[in-house]
Amino acid sequence: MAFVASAPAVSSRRHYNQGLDSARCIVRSRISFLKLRRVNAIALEAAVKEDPEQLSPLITPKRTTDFQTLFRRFCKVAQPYWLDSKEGNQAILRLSSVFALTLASTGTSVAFSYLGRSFDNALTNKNREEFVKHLIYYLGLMVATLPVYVIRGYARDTLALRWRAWMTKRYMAQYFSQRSYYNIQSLALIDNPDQRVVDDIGSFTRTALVFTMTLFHSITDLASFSGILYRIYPPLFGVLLVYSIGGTGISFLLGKDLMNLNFVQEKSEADFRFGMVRVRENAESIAFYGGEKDELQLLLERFKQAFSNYSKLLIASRNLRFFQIFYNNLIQILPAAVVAPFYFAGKVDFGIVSQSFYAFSSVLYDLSLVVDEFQSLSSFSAVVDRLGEFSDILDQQGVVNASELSTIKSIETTESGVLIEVSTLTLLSPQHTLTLVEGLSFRMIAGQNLLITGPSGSGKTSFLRAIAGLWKSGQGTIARNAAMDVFFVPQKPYMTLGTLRQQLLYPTWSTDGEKKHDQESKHSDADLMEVLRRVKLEQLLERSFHLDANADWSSVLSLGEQQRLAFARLLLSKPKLALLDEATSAIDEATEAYLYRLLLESGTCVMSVGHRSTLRKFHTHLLFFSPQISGTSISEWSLQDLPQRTSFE
Ligand SMILES: Nc1ncnc2c1ncn2[C@@H]1O[C@H](COP(=O)(O)OP(=O)(O)OP(=O)(O)O)[C@@H](O)[C@H]1O
Repeated sequence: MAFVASAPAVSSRRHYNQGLDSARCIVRSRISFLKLRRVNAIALEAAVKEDPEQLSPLITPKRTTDFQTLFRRFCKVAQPYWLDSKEGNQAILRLSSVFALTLASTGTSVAFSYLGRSFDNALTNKNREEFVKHLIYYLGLMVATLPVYVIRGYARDTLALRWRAWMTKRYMAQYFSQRSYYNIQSLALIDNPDQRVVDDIGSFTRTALVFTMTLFHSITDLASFSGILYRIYPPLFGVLLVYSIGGTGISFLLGKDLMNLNFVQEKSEADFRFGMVRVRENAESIAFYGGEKDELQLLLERFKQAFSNYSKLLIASRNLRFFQIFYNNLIQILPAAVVAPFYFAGKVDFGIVSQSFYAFSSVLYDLSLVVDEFQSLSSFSAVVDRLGEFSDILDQQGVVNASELSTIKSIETTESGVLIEVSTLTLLSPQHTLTLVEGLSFRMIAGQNLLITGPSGSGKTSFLRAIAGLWKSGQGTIARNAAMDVFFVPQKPYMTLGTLRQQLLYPTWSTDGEKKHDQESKHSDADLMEVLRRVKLEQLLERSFHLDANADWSSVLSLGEQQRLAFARLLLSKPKLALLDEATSAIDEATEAYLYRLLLESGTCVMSVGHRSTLRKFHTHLLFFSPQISGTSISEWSLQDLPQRTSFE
């Protein structure tokens, strides 16, 4: 069966004939894209109305997050480890032991308060015997309870580490599923996802546990010491409540800007770091351009953003600090001021004064957590916000696709011999601003090879993206053979971090490369060396590289060598269909012809994007995308047969 292109039913607009010896030239027809865009707009609007939060990050990334959203995000991020994970039960047991140790530390504090009272009384009564006895008790209790404090901290931090490991794995798995990493990048959904995984998760788990424990400690301290305070002098307890609630309220007022400032700080630090990483990755291009001054300026601008935001953060913290220091210093004299009249009246002894001070400051220390730790609380809420937003975006990947009425359908065909079948395909750019292909229909069967040409920017790579399932905006259907494996080779081959062996086996080395010493390994060392020889890269092994040599391959190899390495990958994986996007653009014509011959002889069919006319002889059909008509978003295409050749010479 020949390469078939079916003409859509609606009227044709413009005929594009290449004038080659084509069997036929099919012209695509026009359909109403205004209608299609309107359908998209209505779909998005409806989805936003139904659940504005679900889609909001796609439309306008907002920055001031209300408390309700923040709380929802906290629960969403924190909950799964404890309730849904396999190690959840064990984690809850560990958490219970940390709670138990915290209770023990509160008990220890109460014991210290009574010992301290007797100690002070012995001192003021000049009772040497009592003094020595209580000194020994004090030292004994200190040594005996030391492990409680140390082990509590250790148990809490190891639990935070386990939680972090679990969350990191989970977020990474989600990030790499449904190509979320690609959608997030190409649609610019959120900033710096890498920082959210690397830094934010660690800081979230650690801080969440520290705050939970401190809160618990505060409550138990409050319960234990308020009784003591109430017994000493009831108004002292009232003073304590008014003081701590008032202090918390004032610090909220003074520090309310801190949360937003912390959010922006996280983002600007991450942007600055990313800029530095890009310089490292593109060092050679920058050096060729001599772009040091521009790079420096750009990076300094990013640093300036981090710097100026941090300056604002320092000012906000300074203002808060005025209040915090005043507040904390007042704790030193407040209980004494309240109890002193009783002491002077001889109603209580000195030990009571010191115990009331100890109890008052213990409870206040915990209750004033919000005041003292407002800075850390606000950066914690920024972390919760960033992680929650990331989690929402990851969860939305499926929802957003499903909510688009005009999504290209990807289906599988089992029809024998059919590799790809494209039906009335209309392809839009992800933001729906461009119509790249309209009404394209054809089927490609085994033995056929398609060359896609056209001017720069006409949509050739985008069409391959649609075939690979990366871009889905538009209409129509792309059916791929269920039993067929497809291999995509971009113009700039991706060189993974790792050994030469891992380059050759990418993207399957994690399953194959690890088994290199195993009998089951699909590719022996001899196979790998042979394929290097076939793509004329045997000199790599001669240049003191061996298969397990590690190098920064994208800088060590020339672009042409990288493209040949990509062909070696192709030859090893032997797919039924290869999508080649200008995959030989940096290779001389003779080597290009040699590589195409190798590939076609291995039984792989190709769908290539390329500008060189020398490529025609390796293809049976030509799909031409013409330039967009200026002032419109309409593109043309034509499809024709190429002369059949019995040999490639
Ligand atoms: N992520 C994107 N979002 C919006 N538009 C995009 C995106 N990527 C590409 N485009 C636009 O889509 C159009 C087609 O791009 P494409 O890369 O498919 O062109 P091409 O024909 O392969 O060009 P070339 O021959 O230069 O590689 C271009 O106008 C491009 O600017």
